[in-house]
Order: sequence, then structure tokens, then C-alpha cells
Amino acid sequence: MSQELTFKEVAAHNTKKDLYVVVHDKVYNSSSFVDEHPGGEEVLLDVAGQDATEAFEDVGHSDEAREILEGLLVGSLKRVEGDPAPKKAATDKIAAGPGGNDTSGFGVGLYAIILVGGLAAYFAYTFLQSKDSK
Ligand code: HEM
Repeated sequence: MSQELTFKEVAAHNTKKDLYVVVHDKVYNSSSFVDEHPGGEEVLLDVAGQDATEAFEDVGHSDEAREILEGLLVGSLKRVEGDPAPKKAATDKIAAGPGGNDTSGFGVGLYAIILVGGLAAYFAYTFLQSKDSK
């Protein structure tokens, strides 16, 4: 990695011809790629000079897209006081955030209810069977 840039320095590169984006705290010069981007130039211009981590990850870009990204690397981001906090992709939030796995919690609860219900039905059945045979 050749150089370190601050957010202010990255923010200066915010035009189509001079377009830097930050993804996972690395700085990429996407100017040459804007016209080729399969997702269109508009979305790249939207994040020009900014942290595009969330936007990039939310789309679920392929490994090929990541390779292209690595080819555009110019340096790493140097965070200074007052900079915005690192952006996280939605997938990171699910993995890290408390309550982020609400859905799986519900899944476990649901399984427990089915299991307890099944056991109750089984015992009721065997109880009735033993009563019948007497
Ligand atoms: C310099 C950074 C980026 C690179 C190198 C890049 C590269 C690519 C590539 C190669 C594809 C084709 C599909 C794939 O391989 O995943 C793609 C699709 C796409 N990209 Fe990006 N991308 C970048 C940034 C972004 C950003 C910031 C957004 C913002 C939302 C975005 C939105 C999309 C969308 C929506 C598609 C899907 C297009 C479609 O399938 O019609 N990309 N990108």
C-alpha cells in the first residue's frame, strides 16, 4: 500500500474523472471504472469521495468485482479525529450487533414449542393407550 489518505483528502476526489471511494478502510481510484461499472455510473458518483463500504457490500458483489476493486487500490484510509465512524455492511451488523440475530432466536423458540408439543402429544398418547389396555 503506497500511501495513507485522510477522509478530507479522499473527499476531494469526488468527480467522475477523479473518483475515489473508501471500502473497508482502503482507498480506491474508481475513475477508470465508472463507465464500465455494470451497476451504472450513478451509484459510484453517489459515493464519490466517501465511504462506500455499506453500498458495496449490500449489493453482494462477486469475487470478480473484488478483484477489480483491488486493482484500483491507491492506499489506505487514515482516520483522524472527527471523521465519520467506519461504515459497516448490513451483513456485518447481523453478525456483530446484539439483537441482530432476532430471526434465529425466533427459530429456536419455534423448535422448542414444536418439540415440547410433540412430547406432550406422545405422552398423552401412551397414557391413553395404557388406560385402554387395562
Ligand atoms: C469501485 C467499486 C466497485 C466495483 C469495482 C464494482 C464492480 C462491480 C461488478 C464487477 C459488478 C458485476 C456483478 C458482480 O461481479 O458482482 C457490479 C454490479 C453492481 N454494482 Fe458494483 N462495483 C463497485 C461499487 C459499487 C457501489 C458503490 C454500488 C452502490 C450501490 C454498486 C452497485 C452495483 C449494482 C447494483 C450492481 C448490479 C448490476 C446488475 O446486476 O444489474 N457497485 N459492480
